[in-house]
Amino acid sequence: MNKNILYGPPPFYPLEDGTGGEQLYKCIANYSQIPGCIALTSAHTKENILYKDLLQLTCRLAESLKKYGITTNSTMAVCSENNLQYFIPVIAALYIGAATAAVNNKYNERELINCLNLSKPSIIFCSKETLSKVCQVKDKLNYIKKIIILDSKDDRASTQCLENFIFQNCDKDFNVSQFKPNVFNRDEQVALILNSSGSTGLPKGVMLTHKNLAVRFSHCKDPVFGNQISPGTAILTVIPFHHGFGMFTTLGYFTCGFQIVVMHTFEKQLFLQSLQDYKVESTLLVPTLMTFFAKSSLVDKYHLPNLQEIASGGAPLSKEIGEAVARRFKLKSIRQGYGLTETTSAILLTPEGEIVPGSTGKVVPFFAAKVIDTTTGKILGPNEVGELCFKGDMIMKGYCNDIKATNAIIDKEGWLHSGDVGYYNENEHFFIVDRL
Ligand SMILES: O=C(O)[C@H]1CSC(c2nc3ccc(N4CCCCCC4)cc3s2)=N1
Repeated sequence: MNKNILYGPPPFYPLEDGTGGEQLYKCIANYSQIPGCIALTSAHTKENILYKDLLQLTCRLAESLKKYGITTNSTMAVCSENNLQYFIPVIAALYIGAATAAVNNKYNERELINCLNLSKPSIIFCSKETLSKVCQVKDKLNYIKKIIILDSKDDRASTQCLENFIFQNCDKDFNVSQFKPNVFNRDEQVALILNSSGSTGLPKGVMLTHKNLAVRFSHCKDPVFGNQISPGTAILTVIPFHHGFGMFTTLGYFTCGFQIVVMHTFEKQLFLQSLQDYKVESTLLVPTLMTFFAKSSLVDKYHLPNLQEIASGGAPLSKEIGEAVARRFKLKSIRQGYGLTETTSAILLTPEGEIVPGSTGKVVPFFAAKVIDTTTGKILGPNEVGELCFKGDMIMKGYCNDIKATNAIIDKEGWLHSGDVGYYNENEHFFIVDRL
């Protein structure tokens, strides 16, 4: 055993059985029993969806999609800004075992076509905002059979809204207690397809499996690497759901029974007012927003006694900015995570109570990490700078229809070569210093 290969600690709870869909169904059904337990709140409209509603909506949509012909071999897509309905098709597809491509809602028509051609979805869930762009694209792509609008109360532009699709396809006497998620091989079944620019060129379709999802759920519930499970805890997020950081933190929050306060665009006053009004305990930011808060005196106008954690991810965070934001919010420190779309979610995370300024954290359970010399391939030791490589059960299944690109980033032994340069110190805390 090479001592310069670092292994994450054992998980706090053993990895749960079942598909990602089965695990989500169990959690949502459980929290739906708690009267008034809120799953999602829009920071913009103040509207809520309770776990009870989320259970009904996701099961009825899954039932409707099965009646419509969606199976474990199907692929769907969501192209929408963050909203209350975003995860209804994502979760329904996970119950069925159909793959969902999460498409950047800011893409223009050409980028949309490039990205959809990777996964070739038969149904696209859009929003009122993306409807016209998605309809234009539908006319050019023969594999798209149906568009469904997530956030409209009625049909528009000869496109059906979610409620009417469910009403039309779900049996009138359908009862949630009859519903059961499908069973399939979680190691192979693709759950989500996300876009990654990878190291070069056009975006690629990253295929992530139900097994990848199950490991992420384990990290979310881990008191050391995730959050304590207490239903009703309020989280505020403005991270795009179509990106790995937003997708897999939010799916994890559902398994913890959290109240997820959702923003689709960052507005500083609304963000701070929401932290205060919903007594938010943890919030996610990306480094660019951290920089804004480091400099903004606006924060001092708000009283935030419940805020225990600000978590940063999606890109490296400088030590100075992290410390400035922690001071501004009167927190001990900022929690950081590092991941790639190709690793589902964070594979380095700040362990609870083990904060090292400037470090992006330690290796998570179910993972191994090594730092290699990019010319010789030699495995390096502590405080030696090289390329970070990772191996573990959240590594993607591969890029859609691109074996060549897959083999270029994952070697024959299953190590993913991140393309990021960094080192770990004598206490196994990692530091990112550059991009190759
Ligand atoms: O940089 C990227 O491409 C994306 C791919 S997925 C990803 C991250 N996912 C996560 C998921 C969680 C976190 N946390 C940071 C702080 C510790 C508590 C858990 C949240 C940080 C990150 S960074 N970064």
